[in-house]
Amino acid sequence: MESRAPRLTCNSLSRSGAFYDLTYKVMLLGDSGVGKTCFLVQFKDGAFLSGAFLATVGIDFRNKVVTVDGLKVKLQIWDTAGQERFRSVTHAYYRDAQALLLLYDITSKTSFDNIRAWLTEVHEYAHKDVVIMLLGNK
Ligand SMILES: Nc1nc2c(ncn2[C@@H]2O[C@H](COP(=O)(O)OP(=O)(O)OP(=O)(O)O)[C@@H](O)[C@H]2O)c(=O)[nH]1
Repeated sequence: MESRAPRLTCNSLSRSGAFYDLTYKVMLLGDSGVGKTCFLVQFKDGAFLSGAFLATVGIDFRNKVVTVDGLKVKLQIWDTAGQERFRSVTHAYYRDAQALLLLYDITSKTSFDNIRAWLTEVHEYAHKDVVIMLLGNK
């Protein structure tokens, strides 16, 4: 049987009490400091997370329900630590993700050059049909 990217279809109630028709798992990947956590907080809460830079430890997630073509879609967005020492923790989460957002910092050539290494990880650990988007942040 043909292998397909995991896709959960349901009609369920999220913990916040919101109904949704579909749920998708999305992961944010990229070097430490490119702004993954700030990007997610901005998308979820509409606010910029100011203050001192606190690197993500391991992995964390936030849910957001959006409406697409009349369907309520729950996005479960995983914010990963960009630091090398957490890499083995985050690998386990790639397999059942439907989409990966690869972030780099437009003021850091190194973070852009390292996208190649992130793609190597993606090809090793993620599903072959995963949707990948490259995002320049800051
Ligand atoms: N100017 C500017 N600064 C930003 C932006 N996004 C994030 N920053 C700053 O960049 C720093 C790192 O942001 P984070 O979102 O914590 O970075 P991260 O990619 O989650 O880092 P790790 O958790 O270590 O992987 C923080 O000091 C933020 O205030 C942006 O769009 N513009």
